[in-house]
Amino acid sequence: MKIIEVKNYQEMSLAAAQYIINMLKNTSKLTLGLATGGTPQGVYQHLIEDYKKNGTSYAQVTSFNLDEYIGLSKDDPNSYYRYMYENLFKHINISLQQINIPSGMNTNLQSECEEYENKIHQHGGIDLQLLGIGSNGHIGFNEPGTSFQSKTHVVGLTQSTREANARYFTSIEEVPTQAITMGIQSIYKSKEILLLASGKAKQDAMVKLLNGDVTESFPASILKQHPNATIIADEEALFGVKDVSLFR
Ligand SMILES: N[C@@H]1[C@@H](O)[C@H](O)[C@@H](COP(=O)(O)O)O[C@@H]1O
Repeated sequence: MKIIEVKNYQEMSLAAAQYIINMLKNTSKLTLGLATGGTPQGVYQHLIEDYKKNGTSYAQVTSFNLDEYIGLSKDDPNSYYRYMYENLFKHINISLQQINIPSGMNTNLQSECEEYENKIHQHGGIDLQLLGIGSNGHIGFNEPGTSFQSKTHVVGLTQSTREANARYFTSIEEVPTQAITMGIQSIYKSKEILLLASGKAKQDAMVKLLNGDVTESFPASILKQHPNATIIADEEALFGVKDVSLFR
C-alpha cells in the first residue's frame, strides 16, 4: 500500500481526479468503481471541469457504485443514485446504460445482490475502485466484523454510521437502517484501489489502518495486502500516523 501525502482536501481531490483522468486517457475501456459521501465530491467536481475544458470522454466507461440505501428510490434526494446523478453523471458523457448502482428498492434483495456481483464479474471486474473510509474503518458499507470473504450483500448500519450520515437527512430517524453494499472481497478483487482520506475526522481511522493489524474488526485493513492500493490523504488525516515514510 502506497501513500501520497497532500496538503489538504483540494489537493487530494485534484490528485485523485488526475489519477482517474490519466487512466481514462490511457485505456480504451475502463470499469470504474465509484464511491459516495463527502470525500469524493471534490474529485467529481474536477472530473466535470476537466470534461468541460478538455472533453475527456467517458464513452468507454462502465461504472459500478459501492453501495445504496435500502428503501430509498432512485430519485430520493438522499439515495446514492441521485447523489451520483447530481454530482457527476448528469455533467459528463455517460449514459444511464453505462452505470450500475445496486437497487435498494428491489423486493428480492438477495437476487439483487447476486445479480450485482455477477454483473461486475461479467464486465471483467473493476479496474479502479475509488474508496472513502468510515471513522470505524468501514469501506462501502462493510461495517466492522464483516467477513473479508463477503460479496455484495445486505447490511444493517451501525449507529455511528447512521449518525455520521445523518447530516444529509432532516433527522437521524430518517437515515435508513439497512443498505446493499459490495462486499470486502468484491472490493478487494479490483485491479487497483484508490482510497481517499481528508481531515481530522479521519485521523483515528488512518492510525488504525496504517499502524494497526489486518483484522476483520477494521474492514479497510485488508487493503494493506492488496497488490495495487494507493491512499491519497492530507496532512490532517495522517496526523498521528507513525512511519508514514514506510508507505511512500
Ligand atoms: N457508504 C459511505 C462510504 O462509501 C463512505 O466512504 C464513508 C465515508 O463518508 P465521507 O466521505 O462522507 O466521510 O461513509 C459512507 O457511509
